[in-house]
This record gives sequence, C-alpha cells and structure tokens, in this order.
Amino acid sequence: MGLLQGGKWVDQWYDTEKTAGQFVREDAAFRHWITKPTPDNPHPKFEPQSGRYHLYVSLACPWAHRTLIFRSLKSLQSHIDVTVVEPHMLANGWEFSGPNQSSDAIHIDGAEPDSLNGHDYLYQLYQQAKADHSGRVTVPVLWDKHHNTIVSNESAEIIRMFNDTFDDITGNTSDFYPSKLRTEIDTLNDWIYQTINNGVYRVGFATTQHAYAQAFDTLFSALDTLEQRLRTQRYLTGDTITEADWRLFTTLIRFDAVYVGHFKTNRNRLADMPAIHAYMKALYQYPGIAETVNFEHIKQHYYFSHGQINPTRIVPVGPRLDLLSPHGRD
Ligand SMILES: N[C@@H](CCC(=O)N[C@@H](CS)C(=O)NCC(=O)O)C(=O)O
Repeated sequence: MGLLQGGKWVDQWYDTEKTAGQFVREDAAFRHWITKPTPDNPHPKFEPQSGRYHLYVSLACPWAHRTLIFRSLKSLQSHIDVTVVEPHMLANGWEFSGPNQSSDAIHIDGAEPDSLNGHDYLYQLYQQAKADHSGRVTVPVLWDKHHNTIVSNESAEIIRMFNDTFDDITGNTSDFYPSKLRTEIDTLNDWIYQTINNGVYRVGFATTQHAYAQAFDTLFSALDTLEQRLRTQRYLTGDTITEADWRLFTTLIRFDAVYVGHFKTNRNRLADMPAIHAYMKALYQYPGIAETVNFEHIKQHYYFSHGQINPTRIVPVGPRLDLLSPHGRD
C-alpha cells in the first residue's frame, strides 16, 4: 500500500506518528461534478450521458460499495460500466487482474483487468488523470471517457450525482436525498461518518492502546444510540429510506465478517443487537442490493492486505451469517 508523491508511486503504510496513534483519513482530491446543462451553463464540462462514465471499484471497500448500491438503485447499470480491482492491495496499491499482479497477490474471482485504459495498477489511472498527482490512490473512481480524466474519487459526492443527474436518461426518479429531509440526512451522515463509517477504521488502524480505546468507545456508544432509534423507527429518518441508510449499511454489512475480528471492534457482534441486525437484513434484502455484496472480496481484502494487523495473511473461514431469514420490519 502506498501513495503518489509528485506523480511517483511510494510504498508506505498510514503515518500515525504525528497524530498520537490515531488514524486520520485524507480528503479526496478529484471533486468535479456531473451537471445537467442549464441556460446559464449550456455546455457543462461533465454532462450526464449514457456510456460516457466508468466506475472503478473494489467490492471490498465500503466507500466504493455506496456507489455500486446507487448504480443499482438508480437503474444506471446499462449507462455506467464498472471495473472491479483485485482485493489484495499490496506494494502497488490497488491492482487490476493480469500478468503484472504482485507475485504475492492471488487472483480472486470477480476481479478484472482494466479493459478500458489497460493499466496494471490503479495509481497509473491517477497518473493518467494528473501526471504530477500527490496523494492516496483510492477507490471508488468515477472516470470520464470523453476527457480521459477522473471526475471524482469521493463516494459521498458520486452517490449524490447518481441520485438525480441521470434521471432523464434512466427514467428512474426515486430520490434518496429528498429536499425536506436534507438537513436531517446531512446531520446523520456527519455523525455516522465520524463514529461508525470511519469509526471502525479509527479503531482498527489505531497504533496506540489509548487511541484504540477511545475510538472503540465512540463506535459502540454510537451503535447503542442507533439500536435505540431503530427499535421505534424503520429507517434512520423515519419511514423513508434515504442515502443515510445506504451509507450506514456498507459498514454494517462488513461488521461481523471483518471488523469484529480484524479491527478488534469486539464488544459485541451486530448479530447481538436485534434492531440494528434486523434493519441490516432488511437493507440487504432490498431489491438489487444483495448482488452488490461480495464477502469473498471483503474478507480477502482486509485480512490479506493489512500486513501490520494480520501478518500471517490467514483469511478466516467464518463467520456463518444469517442474512436471508425474515427481518420482521415490514
Ligand atoms: N473519501 C473516499 C475514501 C475512499 C477510501 O479511502 N477507499 C479505500 C478503500 S476502502 C482506499 O482506496 N484506500 C487506499 C489507501 O488509502 O491507500 C471516499 O469515500 O470515496
């Protein structure tokens, strides 16, 4: 794992020395927006067009997972194609399938070569977009085939674009960020990002006991609050399923399979929190969602890639998960 420095790839783990053992996530660097033409701007640089944009994702990554979920919820499958990277993220960072995969990486079914741009490694796509780029090389990436560049590598913004920008092309007008709930969704998103989405990483990537214990308490106190809330309401904002639910889901679905063991978020499993567990199952059983979840990629990525945490690279066989039984939340 590494990052680009002035356009050159450097193999380096996260630096937590300057932050007292705490993991701090870097902000995404490419932040353009796909926008519909308006009278003021009849020819935006990035217009919604079928077939023009391409998603690079890892099936392991919770942030990339959000974009796959929105691609499915918003009927974008035939308009935005996808390339899936290999789960093993080693000295070259994210890799595509092919003969130049790292010698210690194993090909996992479902990962693909980069048939669009012909790269071996994701960092080469970033170099193609910006030759002197500095920063981490992350998934997801939304690529524009027209300008041959990265539109965005920020999942929170990609799902907002998917939510409404392509509606005229797909005819799918379902709205997961309705105007009347926006303030509440934004507040929930901020809190859930800090405490849960990024919270599990803050627990797992902490390098001091103190930083770990602090992040652990923050995470479980947020989960306790959610457990209470979901006892009395179906979704996070009430009866309507929104973006906030999908952003929470991608962390929940990885929790018992990976975070409890690998990131030591082990006060309890989600299976021990009845309301959250039933809510997670309901989201998993929502049309089009189960197909976006791949536990093989999820487990292979975390357990095999993070040598600092799991040097033997042994990927656990379990746990046996119960995701298809009735959730009882109708
Ligand atoms: N802000 C980004 C974060 C994406 C992110 O951190 N992705 C992880 C995988 S789960 C990654 O690619 N990490 C590689 C690295 O940090 O070097 C987003 O939400 O899109």
